[in-house]
Amino acid sequence: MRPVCRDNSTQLDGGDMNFGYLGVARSRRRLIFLIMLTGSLGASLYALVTVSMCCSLVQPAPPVETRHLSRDSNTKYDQNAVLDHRLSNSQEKYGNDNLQSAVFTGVKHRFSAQNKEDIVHYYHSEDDEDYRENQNTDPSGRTLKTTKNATKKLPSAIIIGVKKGGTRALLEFLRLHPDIRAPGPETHFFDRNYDLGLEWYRKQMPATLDGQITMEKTPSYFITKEVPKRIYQTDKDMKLILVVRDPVTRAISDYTQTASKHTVPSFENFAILDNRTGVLDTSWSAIKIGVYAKHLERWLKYFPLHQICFVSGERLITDPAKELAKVQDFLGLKRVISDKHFYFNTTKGFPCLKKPEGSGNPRCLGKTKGRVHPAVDPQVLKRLHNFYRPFNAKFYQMTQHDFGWP
Ligand SMILES: Nc1ncnc2c1ncn2[C@@H]1O[C@H](COP(=O)(O)OS(=O)(=O)O)[C@@H](OP(=O)(O)O)[C@H]1O
Repeated sequence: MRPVCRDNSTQLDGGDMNFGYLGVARSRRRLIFLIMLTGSLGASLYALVTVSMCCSLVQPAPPVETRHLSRDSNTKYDQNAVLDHRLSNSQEKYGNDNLQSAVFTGVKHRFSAQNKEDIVHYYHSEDDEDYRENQNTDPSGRTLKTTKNATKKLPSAIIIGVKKGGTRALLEFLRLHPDIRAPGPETHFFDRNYDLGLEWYRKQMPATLDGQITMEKTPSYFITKEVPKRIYQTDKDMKLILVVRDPVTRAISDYTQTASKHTVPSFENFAILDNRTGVLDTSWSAIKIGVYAKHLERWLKYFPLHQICFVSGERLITDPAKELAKVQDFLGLKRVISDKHFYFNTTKGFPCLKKPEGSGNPRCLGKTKGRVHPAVDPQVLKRLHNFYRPFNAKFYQMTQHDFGWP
């Protein structure tokens, strides 16, 4: 039986939502019903939009990034603590404009598009400290020795993105599994280092025993045009894992990272092309990366949907064990990583790894993960949400999964 990556709670009815190339048959009756439904929905929507525009009834979406956290009281992991912390954290973050001006004393002149890209592309992926601190131990505290029978192998699974989605957290959590081995650094083989050849790539991997899975993570793969074909040509059976997060929060996270290294103009300055009209600069890479449906289309030309496991970046925070169960199933592994490995660290505001029995320390990701985001003008947030909404809807259809972003 083919291993699956499935989360039934938010599964969409594929029959109604699929695109043609996903190849799901539709019955005629269903089609007629759909047309009628779409018609009446469309009419209601039109009426609503008209009324909203005339009477300014549409309120800006509250700038709280965690409105869609699930509260599943059955899990041992304390999601209420997550929710409470992140809501109060959001109030702190978004309720205090002084915080923004204190941290982001940005240059006031407009940057050209070219400069903006230079600034945002300055960094590769800056999560080095999370593996540097732990180079000689895996997350469960075991010392990493090269065993006699272990050999370096090419990966059979890759976390392909998305940048700032939670890729480091996922990899560090997966490394708890005794049957998973992964290099700490991002190899960037399929985008920047392809010319170095497969032997170079293999050498970047840790040695594994038979039956162990080699994997790596390089979040820029997801958006790099050449990568799907290159991976396909290397191994058409490669298992792909994609962590996605509300594209608006993702863009702010991306910006926050840049702003932590440089004095830059405000997020709004980058995001808005024309202050008078409020038109978004959709050519800004921080915005472009979040158009997941477009990037995914390229991958689906080479890989069937069932070969890609979609992980919710939000759920990875609110219920890490559940997302990890899904990925372990997808990789065909026994479910070893569970609730008992995590605790919610209220200071950091994120799940961290518990102290393993015997040795090791409790461990949170480093300070480059889980940064405080700047307050963003609610009008700009609203524009961004509106911009992404149709792309998100398309992404939900393509993946047959509703991620619940506003
Ligand atoms: N457990 C845990 N601890 C800390 N941070 C966590 C965790 N789970 C998910 N996240 C979110 O991961 C975001 C960083 O994403 P990535 O690791 O993909 O970033 S990178 O592209 O590799 O730089 C990071 O984004 P920011 O909050 O903007 O810093 C976090 O929101």
